[in-house]
Amino acid sequence: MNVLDVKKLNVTYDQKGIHLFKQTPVNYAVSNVSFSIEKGKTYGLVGESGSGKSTVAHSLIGLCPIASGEIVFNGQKLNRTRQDCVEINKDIQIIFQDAYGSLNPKKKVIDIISEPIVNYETKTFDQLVERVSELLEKVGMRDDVLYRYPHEFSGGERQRIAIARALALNPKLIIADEPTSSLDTSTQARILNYMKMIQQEMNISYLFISHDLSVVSYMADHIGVLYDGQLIEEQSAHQLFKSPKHDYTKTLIKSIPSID
Ligand SMILES: Nc1ncnc2c1ncn2[C@@H]1O[C@H](COP(=O)(O)OP(=O)(O)OP(=O)(O)O)[C@@H](O)[C@H]1O
Repeated sequence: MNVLDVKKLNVTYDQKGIHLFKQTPVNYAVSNVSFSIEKGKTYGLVGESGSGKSTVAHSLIGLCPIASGEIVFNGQKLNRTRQDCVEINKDIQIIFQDAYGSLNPKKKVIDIISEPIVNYETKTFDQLVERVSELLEKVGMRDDVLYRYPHEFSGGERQRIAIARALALNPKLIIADEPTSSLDTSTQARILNYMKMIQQEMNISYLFISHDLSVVSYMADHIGVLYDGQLIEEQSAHQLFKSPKHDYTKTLIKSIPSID
């Protein structure tokens, strides 16, 4: 069963950077992109800077309008109405590269992580503390950080807080847009391992986006290669390395030091 089906997605911008709705496209940021993500699996989207990765991510959560195409979430076509957005905001969460930018610097960890819970559920303060502590535990953090502010943490710890917040509403799909790109290698590995453990425990699906094929291949069951707004190749992670079809994919594979 697929948690997400993206069908012939087109996103365009005009010369001023305004999204176009069903008008003559001036500039395709994403062109005819189709892919699916199975429940509990990871789909990796890899591509160089400007290939359209973030545009795909943003269009899925309603941050950027689509010119044409279909997004089907859990078997239901998203019509992108206000009601749709309320529903998908609960089930689809996003983690950005810049955790510092996505965490409110004026709020304590407990308020940051409990914010989505408070928006959807009625809980006492004690219940919130318990829930937030549980979420922190999933990313290897203790409840002694509850009353600290984002600037008091390292980049890796901030990203773990962002992941804990993304998990708060038991989402079905997490979009991770370059989640470890600004972190050093060992911190990156730690975060990726937490994400894998969380996936096993909660049966969450991931759309894992990165310019780095080695990171994507570590995480993903299936990989799509995005080039100049088009999905030029898509295969299981194993098969992609065994028999890449496109020259660009071959170049990406060759650029990974340990493989070749
Ligand atoms: N607001 C905008 N206005 C105009 N063009 C845009 C806008 N946002 C993105 N684009 C263009 O759309 C294309 C895809 O950009 P996008 O940010 O999705 O790529 P990306 O693969 O995520 O790149 P990066 O890894 O550098 O973030 C690029 O050509 C970019 O210049």
